[in-house]
Amino acid sequence: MKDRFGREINYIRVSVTDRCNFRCIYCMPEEGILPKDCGDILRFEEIARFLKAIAPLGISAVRITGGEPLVRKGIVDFIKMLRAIPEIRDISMTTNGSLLAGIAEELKKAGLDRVNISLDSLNPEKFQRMTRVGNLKDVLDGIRAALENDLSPVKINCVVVKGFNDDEVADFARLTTDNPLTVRFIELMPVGEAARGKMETVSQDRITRFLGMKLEPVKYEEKGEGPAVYFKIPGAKGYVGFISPISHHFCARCNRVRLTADGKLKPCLDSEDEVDVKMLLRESASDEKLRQVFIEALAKKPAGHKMNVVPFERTKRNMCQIGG
Ligand SMILES: Nc1nc2c(ncn2[C@@H]2O[C@H](COP(=O)(O)OP(=O)(O)OP(=O)(O)O)[C@@H](O)[C@H]2O)c(=O)[nH]1
Ligand SMILES: C[S@@+](CC[C@H](N)C(=O)[O-])C[C@H]1O[C@@H](n2cnc3c(N)ncnc32)[C@H](O)[C@@H]1O
Ligand code: SF4
Ligand code: SF4
Repeated sequence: MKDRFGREINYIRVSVTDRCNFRCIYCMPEEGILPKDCGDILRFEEIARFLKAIAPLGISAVRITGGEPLVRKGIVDFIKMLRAIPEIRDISMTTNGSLLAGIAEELKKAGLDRVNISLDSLNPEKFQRMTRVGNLKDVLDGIRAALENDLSPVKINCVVVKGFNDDEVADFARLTTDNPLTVRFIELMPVGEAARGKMETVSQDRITRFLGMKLEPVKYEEKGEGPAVYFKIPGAKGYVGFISPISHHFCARCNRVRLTADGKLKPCLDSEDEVDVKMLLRESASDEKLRQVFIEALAKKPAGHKMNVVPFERTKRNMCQIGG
């Protein structure tokens, strides 16, 4: 369905937990966040019920995110519940990949179509510095398992942070030469930790200069619902993409809303506006009521973010509580 700016909304990003086994410097405070009590988090049955109710409004793509979605027990059965909703054609997940190797096959069998895996450094020490606790090998094993189990296209999300990993972008891009991977460089957004830590964004133009290689603009032939733009190193097997919310404002093409783990419908990543659907679900609201509330929430969707205007702390939530 269309929002008040005429944008077709067909994609929902569902955060299934605010917990995570990593502490990425731009996403989580070192001490972690105080996780919500179990009772405050939507049960998988509740999320599935909500999605089933709103899918007929035109929601056909669901992305499972977090926190880290693979730390939540029962995720395989949740994917089966989503697969049973006929209107939903694309089920994807954004994950740090560290637990993927052990579960990729089950996820695929349950009906997960594809994964995007976050990876900010190819150097083990630097990787650990950026995630504070992560082990690079686990993520590389996860990427391999995703490819072996055809959770494709497998996309690598690399958030470029000035002074941390901007020297590695060419190494990342070269991964696409011989591997059927899509590597995407993401501009850091001043949200939560990233704003508090005063970390600096590296713009798409600057990343392109650092890459120092020929990139051909291409039509992306793989599945994708997001704002990335895509290129190819001539002759490469994979793609190089950019997600540039700061330098290439893409909100006019926005197609999504978010559901947080604690049951709030969030019409925009960069807004405090939230609509409580947990209460409705627990009061046994009808499907019609859920659809009505979804439509009301959509009416609050802004034209776009204001990160360029107010470049400091954005929302009360950290990114791990929004889902990216
Ligand atoms: N500003 C803004 N950034 C977003 C939005 N959605 C995703 N992003 C950014 O894009 C990054 C990658 O998102 P993913 O979770 O991989 O999902 P996607 O790019 O929508 O997925 P595809 O369907 O594979 O294209 C996130 O980590 C965010 O940094 C959005 O609505 N607004
Ligand atoms: C919040 S994480 C949740 C899913 C999973 N834990 C992961 O890391 O893929 C989703 C995405 O948000 C990105 N992200 C987190 N904070 C960000 C920020 N301030 N700016 C841009 N992207 C950010 C992460 O790099 C990751 O790709
Ligand atoms: S980006 Fe993902 S893996 Fe890193 S701390 Fe945030 S939720 Fe965890
Ligand atoms: S910042 Fe808000 S309006 Fe812009 S693309 Fe993201 S969710 Fe859409």
